[in-house]
Amino acid sequence: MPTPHIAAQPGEIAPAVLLPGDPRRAERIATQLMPDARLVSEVRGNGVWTGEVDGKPLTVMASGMGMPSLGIYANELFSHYDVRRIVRVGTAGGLSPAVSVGDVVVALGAHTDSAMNDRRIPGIRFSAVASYPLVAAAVAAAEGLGPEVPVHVAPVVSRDHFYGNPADQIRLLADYGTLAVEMEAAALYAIAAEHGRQALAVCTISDHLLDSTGDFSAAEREQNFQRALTLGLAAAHSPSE
Ligand SMILES: O=P(O)(O)O[C@H]1O[C@H](CO)[C@@H](O)[C@H]1O
Ligand SMILES: O=c1cc[nH]c(=O)[nH]1
Repeated sequence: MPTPHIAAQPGEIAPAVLLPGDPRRAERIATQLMPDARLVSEVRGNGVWTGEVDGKPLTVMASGMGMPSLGIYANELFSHYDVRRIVRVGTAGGLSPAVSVGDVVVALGAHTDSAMNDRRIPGIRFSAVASYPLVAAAVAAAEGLGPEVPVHVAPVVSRDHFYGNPADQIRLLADYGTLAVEMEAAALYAIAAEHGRQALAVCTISDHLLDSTGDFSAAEREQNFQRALTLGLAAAHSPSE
């Protein structure tokens, strides 16, 4: 049965889902990877494409921006469509001198200023961490890209606000080894854990909080995802459960 936000029938969503934030990036990814993909939902104009890559089923759709939007889709994908793993192919802002625009960050864990994970386990500050088999698959794929492609494996921070990053907080996060800020990974990791499923976020650094001179344009945010996609697809289709 369809959900309030996804019109696909049971069986029309693959066990592996690529979930960028941007619906146009989702369409580009789906078209590039699966020219014969079927559009199985477009509730609220959010396209959902299912097809195959090298004989393996795959669904591509967008999460929208922020944890509440991602939370709706991730919950429905895991609980109604029995999705086994979700890989976010996102963008993020660099917050540390250790990353540059264009680099890729495999988000090992996600700090957050959101209250969404606070009430999950009373008395516990939840640790939002990626699924290790997916991290390992992404790292193996990164090794195949060669040393000239900067890929980092590190924590990110998932924030509720795009604007108004407090400078002191950003500096401390960088001091603690956090590389980038985005808006979805912490909720994705927690929802996957809740359902006993797998999740990973692989983000392209689209702008830098310490130096904006090389920031991507809106079009580049939509289009510059190839290396993150290579890693994300390898994770989504990695053999281990
Ligand atoms: O480019 P996407 O994947 O949407 O990710 C980032 O971009 C959006 C903000 O511009 C937020 O969703 C943030 O997480
Ligand atoms: O959340 C985000 C995403 C990309 N770039 C940012 O600065 N913040």
